[in-house]
Amino acid sequence: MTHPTSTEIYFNLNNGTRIPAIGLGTASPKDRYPETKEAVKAAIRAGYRHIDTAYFYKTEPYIGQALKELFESAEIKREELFITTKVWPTFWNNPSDSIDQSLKDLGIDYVDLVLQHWPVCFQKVENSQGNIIGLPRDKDGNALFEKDADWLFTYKALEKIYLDPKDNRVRAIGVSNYPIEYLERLFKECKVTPAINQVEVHPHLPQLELNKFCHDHAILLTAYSPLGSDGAPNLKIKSVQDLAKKYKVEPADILTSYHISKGNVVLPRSLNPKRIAANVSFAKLTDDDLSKLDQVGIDEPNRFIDEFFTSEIPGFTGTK
Ligand SMILES: NC(=O)C1=CN([C@@H]2O[C@H](COP(=O)(O)OP(=O)(O)OC[C@H]3O[C@@H](n4cnc5c(N)ncnc54)[C@H](O)[C@@H]3O)[C@@H](O)[C@H]2O)C=CC1
Ligand SMILES: O=C1O[C@H](CO)[C@@H](O)[C@@H]1O
Repeated sequence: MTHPTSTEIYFNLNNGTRIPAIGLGTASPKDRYPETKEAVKAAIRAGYRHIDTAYFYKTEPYIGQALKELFESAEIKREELFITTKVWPTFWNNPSDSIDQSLKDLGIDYVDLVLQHWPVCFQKVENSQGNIIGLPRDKDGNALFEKDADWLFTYKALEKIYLDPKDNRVRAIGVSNYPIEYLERLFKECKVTPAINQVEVHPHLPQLELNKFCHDHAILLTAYSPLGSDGAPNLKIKSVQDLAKKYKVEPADILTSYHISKGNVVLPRSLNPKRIAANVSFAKLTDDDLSKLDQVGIDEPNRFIDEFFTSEIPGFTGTK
């Protein structure tokens, strides 16, 4: 059974730009940040043209080193790549500074997409070295939110940057971890429809209502943690394994094809060059295949990423 690779599939964003269906996730474990450089090079060489990163991951300097080498050796041109970064809630009221830091670390002068990473606002607290603490907590370990701050302020600020004809730093803007309720408020108060809503989606969390809402409003979903995050627990799902046998691909390819077959973007993470290269077989799943995978989450819902600061966001509990 022949399959195109998922690296050959692109989708159209609502602003007329195109996004590669599969991107490399770069939220590397903190003790392995430097390995992200070779992972990005392996991904580009395996045909990936989309890198998903964020100020918060602290891997952007290593991605920047990889890009510098690939550009200098003419293995790839900047315009052939789609690079996404995200603004962390410590920069809720000045995303411009976050974008500048990411561009500096990545060594590029624009990003194809910038997302508001989480719809929350953190206080800006520095550690003894004068660095901003990414996850500020009070003495009881609770998240230090900025009192009376508005989570939509960040998106409104991104909108200003995007609409400014003199500012060429971002080609598209979007959100992440927005539930339907938050998108509904955004539509009432903002002019630019987000190009993307990046959220956790996989068979244990099919997000069917959010997926329909987003597609009905010309927003593409980007699926994060498609494999179930650390340790890839979703590989063990029986219907994933059955479909892998049916289509003669790996279970990881079923987990990525699940999204691409729905017209959504997907971001598998790996630091292993062999796995990175292997994660790109595509199987066009039928509606019946997709329903079987959706049923896993209807029967056994499980959200793997539910940080201590998320309990105020509808759909999250802040317990994982
Ligand atoms: N916007 C947001 O709030 C979030 C965005 N993300 C983005 O999504 C990306 C992917 O999500 P993650 O949670 O990082 O993890 P993931 O769901 O991609 O799983 C990564 C795990 O799968 C393993 N793996 C990868 N390929 C494999 C294979 N072929 N066989 C066996 N194991 C394999 C990796 O070693 C790693 O342990 C992130 O790196 C990041 O870029 C992730 C979490 C939150
Ligand atoms: O993007 C992100 O990745 C981590 C978990 O991997 C999460 O806190 C953040 O949203």
